[in-house]
Amino acid sequence: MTDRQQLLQDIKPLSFDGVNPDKPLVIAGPCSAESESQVLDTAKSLAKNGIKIFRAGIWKPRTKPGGFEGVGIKGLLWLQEVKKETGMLTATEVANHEHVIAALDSGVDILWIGARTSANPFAMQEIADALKGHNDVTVLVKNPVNPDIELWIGAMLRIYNAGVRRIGAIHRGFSTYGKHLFRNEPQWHIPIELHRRIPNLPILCDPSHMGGKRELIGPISQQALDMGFNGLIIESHCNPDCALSDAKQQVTPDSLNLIINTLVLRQTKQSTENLALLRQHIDECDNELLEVLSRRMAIAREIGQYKKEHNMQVVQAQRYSTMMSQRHNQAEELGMSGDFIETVMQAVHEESVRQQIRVINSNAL
Ligand SMILES: O=C(O)C(=O)C[C@]1(C(=O)O)C=C[C@@H](O)C=C1
Repeated sequence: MTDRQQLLQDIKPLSFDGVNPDKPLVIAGPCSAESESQVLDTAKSLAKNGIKIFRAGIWKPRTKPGGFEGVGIKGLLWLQEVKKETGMLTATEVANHEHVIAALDSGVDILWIGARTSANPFAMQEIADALKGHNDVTVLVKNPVNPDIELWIGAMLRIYNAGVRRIGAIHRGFSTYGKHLFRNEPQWHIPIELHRRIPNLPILCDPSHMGGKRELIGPISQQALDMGFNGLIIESHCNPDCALSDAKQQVTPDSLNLIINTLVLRQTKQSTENLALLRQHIDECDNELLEVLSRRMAIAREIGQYKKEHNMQVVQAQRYSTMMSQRHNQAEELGMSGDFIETVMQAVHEESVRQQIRVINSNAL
């Protein structure tokens, strides 16, 4: 039997007592548990707005040392308090054997595994071994930082092989080098492929980490729902601007409520859904276009610097004219109008010249 078939067989849906199975699952709470009052204030406001599952990071894997690395084990007592006072289910991130045991011992309902951990088969196996005999726990596995679907499936398979059947995937996007619109590139084709291979695997989207900024939470969540994701895990903090981690991507419980209430839930899986998928592909193409353009402008600025140092003119008529006729012909070969591409390239050239002039007029060497 292949790995895929095994995973296909008997993964259970993410159903929880008191949580409406007909609506997308929403898990919300702060990036990090910071203090008992921050945890409880946030949880109570979320519960008041109808959120049933509370998340909070206790152990925080940070990119560099020196950042806030979580409150550790004492945060688990605060999660117990959340359960007692609000009746919410609780979820936290685990990254090793010790975390799993401590979280399970203190009654955490859902464990999630972060992107850096799911990229590491040794860590995944350690977690899977710690989960043996705890078949009723729910485990959500974020995609690995790198866009490798086999690694993602492999991580879930280790959990499955430990006997856990309540497994879900979380799509949080993929790390990239440089500055981009998204903190983590969505690369939606990867969760789409995951769904194609394992149709009964619940997949949630994490718009907070994908977007990296509050404004993107709503649009990304809507896209995810339009694409048939089963739920969302969203960071919410009672005082986001003062958050000790990921402040820019957290929203207050009331803002979250507003976002959730404006999300449109699709009723049918018919032709409009197909359109949503195609629009998604258009969005992906546009994102790529923007990134390519931004790279082109960075090269133009380097040329600008060279021209400054060698006292050259910015506009090079000969090069411009050759480039335009080349692009015209290339466009025709690719089935587009040459005139259309000339219009586009005129605008691109204009911006390139503008950026070079800015470099030339700047005081930096
Ligand atoms: O090739 C150069 O010299 C550039 O500065 C690049 C570039 C371009 O954007 O393509 C910009 C200005 C010139 O008029 C010609 C071309």
